[in-house]
Amino acid sequence: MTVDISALDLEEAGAVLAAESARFASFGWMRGTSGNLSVVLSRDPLRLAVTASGHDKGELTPADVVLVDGNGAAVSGGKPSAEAELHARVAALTGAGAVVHVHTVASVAMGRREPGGIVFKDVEMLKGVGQPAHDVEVTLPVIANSQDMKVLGDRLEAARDPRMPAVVVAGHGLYVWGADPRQARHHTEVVEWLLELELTGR
Ligand SMILES: CSC[C@@H](O)[C@@H](O)C(=O)COP(=O)(O)O
Ligand SMILES: [Zn+2]
Repeated sequence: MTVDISALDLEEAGAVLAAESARFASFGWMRGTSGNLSVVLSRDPLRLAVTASGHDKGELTPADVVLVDGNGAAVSGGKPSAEAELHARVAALTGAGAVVHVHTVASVAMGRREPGGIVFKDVEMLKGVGQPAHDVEVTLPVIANSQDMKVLGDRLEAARDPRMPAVVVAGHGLYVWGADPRQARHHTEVVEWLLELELTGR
């Protein structure tokens, strides 16, 4: 189902994020309380619904969501994800309508093997991120981790490749974005598939 995100109120956004989150958690990509999700509710001013901090992301309810501004600061209620500022930065930078952050084993393992970036080529699945399946090299950037979201945002801005709607954060996980939660999920599944292929194929 395609969701018209421009029409979502905060609770509806919470329901969408809870459903997306349950799916990622079922894949084992949000173990413990790891990972976070957001959806853009307005552009001017920038407002996002972001998952609340510290929850089991497989058990979110529509209320476990916080409205944040362009700096990731709470506009109403609750404690937003510790990474809300980075979500807002990605949304502002890329024009994405939804951002996904998951802690996958493959992203951390491949970030260790290829700290300069992970190159994909000649794989049909590249079409899932809008790239040609053949002959073109597409790099998934790897950036160093930080607990400072401004620092992480600067690194993401410097490293990102417009052809790849994702970055690996070394020793941490994966950030992926898309026009809406559904496309962000598809991009996440495709990028994770590519990472798992590289990991198992060597
Ligand atoms: C296992 S805790 C991981 C956190 O430090 C963080 O990286 C994370 O992904 C979840 O933080 P949260 O504040 O719940 O959105
Ligand atoms: Zn994280």
